Amino acid sequence: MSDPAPRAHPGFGLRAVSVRREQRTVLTGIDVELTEHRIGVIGLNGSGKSTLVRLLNGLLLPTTGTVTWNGLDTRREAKRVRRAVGFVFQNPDNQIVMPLVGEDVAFGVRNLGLPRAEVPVRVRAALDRFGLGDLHDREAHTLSGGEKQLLALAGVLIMEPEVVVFDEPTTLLDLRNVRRLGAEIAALDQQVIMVSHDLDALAGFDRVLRVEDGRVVDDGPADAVITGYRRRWG
Ligand SMILES: Nc1ncnc2c1ncn2[C@@H]1O[C@H](COP(=O)(O)OP(=O)(O)OP(=O)(O)O)[C@@H](O)[C@H]1O
Repeated sequence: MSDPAPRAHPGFGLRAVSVRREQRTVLTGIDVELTEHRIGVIGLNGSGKSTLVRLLNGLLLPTTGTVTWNGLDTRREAKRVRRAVGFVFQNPDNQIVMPLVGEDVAFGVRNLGLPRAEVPVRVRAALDRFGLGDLHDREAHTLSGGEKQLLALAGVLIMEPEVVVFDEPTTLLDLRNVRRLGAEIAALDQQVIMVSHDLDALAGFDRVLRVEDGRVVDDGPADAVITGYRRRWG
């Protein structure tokens, strides 16, 4: 049997993008279309990976050039882009906003205009999905780092975004949860863009970009780009 047709998404367009922060150019000459189903971003510490993915939902605006999702400019259509593009931060403390676990996951969905009774049902399902069901009434700040990371992910996925951007989602996770997250990501219908130092986690991705000194220096199938990176720095 032949492979299923690769899934394409509306995707992102980055045109002539540069980012300057505090007088330094941290990204430059970025011209890419990102439409594949699962795209990884790799590179050394400080190369510009987080900066690149923060552009995708308008968390950060380019200093020059344009960033669009589905044709919507992140500068002019910030609200619509942010609603469509979920972002899972490297540090979950940046993302957890309510005192109790259940309240935190419910926070975003309360504003979606769902029938009132549906919110707790969705919250339970989102927590159960990541093995956090027993923690519903816990104070979020008492969770372990890994539990917080899964909570942050549950809080993003419950919003049913059209794209999920992950910035190093596995740094706090143990082996079992790395596997759990990998399986969740593999099963997502949404487009996934993921920054990771865990190169094994990106095997099987449709495309990988390698960033070095603020530029995309390699871009292609996961195997080839990861092999090139290992050769260069491994
Ligand atoms: N707000 C800021 N002000 C000044 N410099 C910044 C700012 N944010 C990022 N930088 C710099 O931009 C460069 C790229 O940072 P970025 O976080 O994108 O790297 P990264 O590839 O994600 O690194 P890591 O793998 O260590 O997470 C770094 O040199 C960083 O110090």
